[in-house]
Amino acid sequence: MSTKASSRSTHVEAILGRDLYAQVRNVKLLLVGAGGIGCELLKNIVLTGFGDITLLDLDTIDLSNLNRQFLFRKKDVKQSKALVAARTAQQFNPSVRITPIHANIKEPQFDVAWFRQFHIVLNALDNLDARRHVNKMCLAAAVPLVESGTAGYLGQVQPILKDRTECFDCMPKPIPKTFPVCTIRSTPSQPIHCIVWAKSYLIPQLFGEDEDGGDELDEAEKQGENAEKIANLRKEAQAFTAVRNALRSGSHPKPNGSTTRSRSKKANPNGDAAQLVFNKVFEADIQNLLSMSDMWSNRAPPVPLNYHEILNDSFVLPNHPETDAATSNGPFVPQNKAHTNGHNVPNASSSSTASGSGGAGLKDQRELTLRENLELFIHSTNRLSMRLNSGEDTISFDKDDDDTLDFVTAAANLRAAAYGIGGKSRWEVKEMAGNIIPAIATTNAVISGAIVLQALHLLRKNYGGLRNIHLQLKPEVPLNGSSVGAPAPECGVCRDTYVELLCDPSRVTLGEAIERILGDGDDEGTGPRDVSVYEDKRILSDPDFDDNLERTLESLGVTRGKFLTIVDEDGEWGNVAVAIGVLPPNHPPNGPALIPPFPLPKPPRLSKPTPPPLTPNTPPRKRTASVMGGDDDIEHVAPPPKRTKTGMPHINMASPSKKKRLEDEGLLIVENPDEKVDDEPELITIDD
Ligand SMILES: Nc1ncnc2c1ncn2[C@@H]1O[C@H](COP(=O)(O)OP(=O)(O)OP(=O)(O)O)[C@@H](O)[C@H]1O
Ligand SMILES: [Zn+2]
Repeated sequence: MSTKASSRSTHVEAILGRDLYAQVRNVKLLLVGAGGIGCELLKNIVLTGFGDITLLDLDTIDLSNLNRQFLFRKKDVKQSKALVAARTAQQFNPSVRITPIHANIKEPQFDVAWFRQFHIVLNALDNLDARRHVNKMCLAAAVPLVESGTAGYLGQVQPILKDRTECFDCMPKPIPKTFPVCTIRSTPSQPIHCIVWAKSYLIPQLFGEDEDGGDELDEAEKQGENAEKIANLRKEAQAFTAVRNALRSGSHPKPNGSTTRSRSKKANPNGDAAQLVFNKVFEADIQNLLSMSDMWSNRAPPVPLNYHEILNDSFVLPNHPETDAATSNGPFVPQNKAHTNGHNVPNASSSSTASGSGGAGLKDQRELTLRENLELFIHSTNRLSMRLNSGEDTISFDKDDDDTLDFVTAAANLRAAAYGIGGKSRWEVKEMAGNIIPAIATTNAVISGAIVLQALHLLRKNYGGLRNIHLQLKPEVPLNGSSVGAPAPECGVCRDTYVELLCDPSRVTLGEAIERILGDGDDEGTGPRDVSVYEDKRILSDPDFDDNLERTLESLGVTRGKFLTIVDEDGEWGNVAVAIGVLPPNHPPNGPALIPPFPLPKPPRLSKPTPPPLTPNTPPRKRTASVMGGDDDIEHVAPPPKRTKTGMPHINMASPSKKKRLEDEGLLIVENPDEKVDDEPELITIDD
């Protein structure tokens, strides 16, 4: 060993002790994620001397990562995170082996057999879906996992060991905070409502996939839904189709109905298409809402905006008398600002550009006037229109896409003005629409240190030393370690009995697979019995539904890396989770199409046969504050009820496909503005 290498290891060996250090040198470790926590953690494990590290990340480096992901430099932007992180960290300790993989951990080649090669897995992810996936793979492969997450100043580390500790899914994660759709659609009362409207409703309507919902409406009409409501929805859909077409064709109908053809492929610089959109959503739609007078008996009515009057500074917001300069050039935001600041920014826009370069402070952090917002709306609509005309099929919101961010900023602020709500700067809109909680390098550093300590406990099998670590905003106990809980008896993930089925899914039927896994003996828990079979949340068969039993696994989408879950129909035996793997390389081509698990799975007898066990992936209890969800948390959804045909959509303010999309965005669908929601709807997660 060279002097340099020995001096590098002297201290760590002294700290860990010779035996543990030797063990660490021989460990094969998987690190999933090379972002904020991942970079910090990779540095730690390389310097601790972990001998063989596989680092996996699907992403490339973004400029915005550089402030905290210190293994990356500006020249690395757009390159693979895993590759660059491995290359940089390798220099810290050439004696460790780092294998970078640029891929999604959910890809089929990373099956249970692949996971089994590792002694320990460390998660440094940012989303619930990938975390749940790795949790399940580690349980199936019986590999210990250290899970972690940070959000601002908060952080969490959870060691997970099958049959000893609770798993990531033993407690469900908090559901993202939601708003009733009616609030978003017609009665916004806070800036965030307008931002969500612009981001999740207007952008998809104008720039997303065409979903005119015509078929759904026809069907609903046949089913006898309220004809007037349907006629209104149809009218609305047609109006949107007209503006969508204008944005796409480069041919922009004039508001009076005649059509102009733009000379080049460029969107019309006069903003005809932008004006059409504006007139629809900020004038006609609002006028339409005003005509429903009963909506406004208890709340202040909105004010339709006028395009030309705003542009020529003659527009007055009549419902905001407290700002006498409530014209287009006064701050359109009377509400909170008028009370807190008490002063206007006179004519801030008179010489400024649409991007708001005038005024005090950083340009992104300044609130725009009403006219500036309209100018920004026109410019950004034109830019987006131009992109559609140059071949982009659809455009969706991305906080790092300036065109969509400008559009959301302007549209949200215009809507806020119409409803007498305070506006937001582009900076604030980015934070709120991007659902950004600032990432703090120090939090990642503290959490990464704690991950290594938990990993060392797991390696030494010092299970008494395992702790769930919380970094919290309590000055007296900033870092708290609590004892780890036992697996939740009713957990739909870690209480399953895991086995592996090596097979060629194109040659094995579902029926054959189930038969071979249950076996024909009559041992406790084995043998033929009534079962339902799921793949994730899809039900594939049950005792009354055997249509799929003759189909191949491949035709059912049950392939490498996926799981079948076998649920005892009488609730007498625990679930069996079957990981699908490939046949070994030396398997003869004409050999059997499957190798059943050996020994056959023997799920535990359940103490109480009723109620039946939870269906797969349906964890039972509520987790309190957790930072491990990430920004795309999803609600746990139980498998669909057995073979019930999806009923006809109940016509609400949104068509079913839109409803689904809005629900995916974390919005709660309620029937009408006055409907009470059980859980008082709250804001989406914003750190402010
Ligand atoms: N399914 C997945 N497979 C592989 N890597 C994943 C998967 N899901 C997320 N990741 C990676 O996990 C890392 C999480 O890091 P982090 O939370 O710092 O996010 P980020 O994308 O780097 O930063 P930000 O979201 O703040 O811009 C990211 O690098 C991301 O690419
Ligand atoms: Zn569990």
